[in-house]
Amino acid sequence: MPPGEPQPPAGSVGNLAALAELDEASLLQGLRERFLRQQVYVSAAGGRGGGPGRRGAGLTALPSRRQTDVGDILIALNPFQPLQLYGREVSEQYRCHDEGSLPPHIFAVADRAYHAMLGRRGARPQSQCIVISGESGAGKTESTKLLLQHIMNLCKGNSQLEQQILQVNPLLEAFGNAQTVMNDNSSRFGKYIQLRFQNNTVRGAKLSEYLLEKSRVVQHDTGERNFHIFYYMFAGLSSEEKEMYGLLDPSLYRYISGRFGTEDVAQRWKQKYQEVCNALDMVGFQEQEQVDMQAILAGVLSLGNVTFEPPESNGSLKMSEASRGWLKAAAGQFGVQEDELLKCLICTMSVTRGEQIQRFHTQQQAEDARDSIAKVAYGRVFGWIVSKINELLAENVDPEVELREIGILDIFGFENFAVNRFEQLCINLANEQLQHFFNHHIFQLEQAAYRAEELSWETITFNNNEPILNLLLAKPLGLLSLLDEQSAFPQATDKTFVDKLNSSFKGNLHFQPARGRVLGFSIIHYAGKVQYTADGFLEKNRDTLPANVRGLFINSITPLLSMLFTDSEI
Ligand SMILES: Nc1ncnc2c1ncn2[C@@H]1O[C@H](COP(=O)(O)OP(=O)(O)OP(=O)(O)O)[C@@H](O)[C@H]1O
Repeated sequence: MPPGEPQPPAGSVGNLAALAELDEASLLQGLRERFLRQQVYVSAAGGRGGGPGRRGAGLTALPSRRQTDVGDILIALNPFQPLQLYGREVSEQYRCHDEGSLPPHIFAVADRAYHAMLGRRGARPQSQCIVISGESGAGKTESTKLLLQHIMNLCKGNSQLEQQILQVNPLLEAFGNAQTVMNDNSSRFGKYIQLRFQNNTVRGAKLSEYLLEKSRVVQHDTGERNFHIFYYMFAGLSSEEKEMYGLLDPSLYRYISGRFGTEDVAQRWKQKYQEVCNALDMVGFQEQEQVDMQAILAGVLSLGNVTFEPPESNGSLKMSEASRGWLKAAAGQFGVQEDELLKCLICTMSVTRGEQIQRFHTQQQAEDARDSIAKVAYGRVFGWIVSKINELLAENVDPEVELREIGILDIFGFENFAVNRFEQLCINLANEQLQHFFNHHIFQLEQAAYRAEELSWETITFNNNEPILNLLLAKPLGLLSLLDEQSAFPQATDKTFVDKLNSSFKGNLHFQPARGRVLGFSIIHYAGKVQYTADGFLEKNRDTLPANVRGLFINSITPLLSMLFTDSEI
C-alpha cells in the first residue's frame, strides 16, 4: 500500500498481503472482523501470510507461483454453522474466474489448482498439490470435501466415477472418524487423495491412509467415543441381524462404554448406518463380505469383554462364567475354535530343541493380548476398505495421453490433550514435518524468487523447527531411534526408555524431563510444549501380534478374516 494513501480497515481486506500494517494484532483483528461478518475466507500472499488462525484451516495450492493479488495460502475460519457459500451457483461463479475478481474462497483454491494442472493461461501444465493444515476441529475434512466437490463440478467427465469419488467419504468417516473432545467427527487417520486426470477428465483416484488411531478400538478418554461404525451398527441393524452377530445391549460392551445419547442421536446414527450400507454397495463390496466385516466388528466388541482373574495353582489364568460367554461369542463371530482363541490370550507356545514349551501369561499380558487382537483385526478391516476403494477408483487411462494429478493432503492437526500418548507424538511429528515444509515453501523459496526477480525485500526471519525434527528423527540418537532400540530389548520397559531419553537429551532446548515420579517427558514443539505420558510407548511401537494369532485367523472359517491375515507380513 503506497504511503499517504488512505488505509482500508483491517477487516475489509480479503488478501492479508494488502494490509498496511502486517503484524499479528492487525492480522487477528482483520480475521475477527471478517469472521463476524461471516466472511470466513481470507487469502494470504505467498511470502507474507501466516499459518492457520484459531480453529481455522490453512490451505496451500502448490506449486503455482505467487500472484499479485491472490496468494498461495487461503485461511479458512470454521463458521460452525451452515453458510450459503457452497451451492452450485457459487461453484459456477468460481469456475474459470479471473484470479482476484471474486472474494477468497475454498472453490477459488480448487479452481486455481485445476487450471494450473491443465496449464491454462499460457502456463506449463503441471500436477498440483493442496495441503490442508490446522488443529483438530479446524475444518480440514470439510474443506477437503468442498475442494473435491468443486473439482468434480469443473471436470464433468466420467460422471459415474466422479460420483463414486464423492461417495466414498461416508465410508471412510464411519470407520476412521470418532467423536473427540475437540470435534464430534474427528478424523482419526490421515489421508492423501490423488485425483488423476487426462486433459480435463478425471480418470481415477488413489487414496492413501496414514496412522489410523487403532488404540481407540480398545480405549478412549472420557467424553470421547470409539469409531462411529460401532454405534451406527447398534442403531441400524435389525433385531434379527443383531442376534446373528451375537450383539446384546450396547451398554454391556467395555470398548464402547459411555453415553449412548438421545433418541435423536440414535436416529442420526441409523441414517448414517444406511449411508454406510449404500456406500458399501456402491464401492462393490459383496453381500458376504459385508456380513463378514460386521461379524469381525461384533467379534471385536465381544472379545473386549473377556477379562481374567489371577492364576490357578497350575499357572493358568482364571475366567468368570461371563467372560467364558464373551469368549465363545467372539470365537463364533471370528469363525475360530474357542479354545484356540483362549490359548492365544493366556499363553505363548514356543519350540526349543524340538520340545514344545508353554509359558502362561500374567493377567496383564493376557489382557494386552486381547487388546492387540482387537486392534489388529480392526486395522486390517480399515486397510482392506481403503484398498477396495482404490480398486474401484483405479484409473482407466488412455496410454497415449499424459496423466496429471491434483493431490489433497488432509492429515490430523497438531494435538495437545490433557493426556498425550504415543499416537499424539506421531501426529505431532507429522505436523512438525508439515511445518518444516511450509517454512521452506513460504519463506525460503519465496525469498529465492524475490532474489531471482531482483526485488528488494527485508530478510524475513522465522522459527526454523529443524532442531525439533532432529531431536525426533536423528539416527542413531533421535527419540524414535532410541524407541526402536529399546523396543528390540525384551527386558526394556517404558521406564528404561524414559531414562534413556533423559540421559541422551540432557540440555536439549526442545526436551524436558518429567517432574517428580511421572513416567513421561515434554517436547517443546513449534506449536508449543506438549507433555507426553510414556505409558505404553514400547508396546505400541512394537505393535506385535500375540504368537499364533496369525495362524488362528488364517484358518478362520470366516473367509474375509482368513484373507486379511493370509497376505500379511506380520
Ligand atoms: N465450511 C464449514 N461450514 C460449516 N461448518 C463447518 C465448516 N467447516 C467445518 N465445519 C464444522 O466443524 C466441524 C469440524 O470440522 P472438520 O471435521 O472438517 O475438522 P477437522 O479439521 O477435519 O478436524 P480433525 O482434525 O479432528 O479431523 C464439522 O463437523 C462442521 O460441523
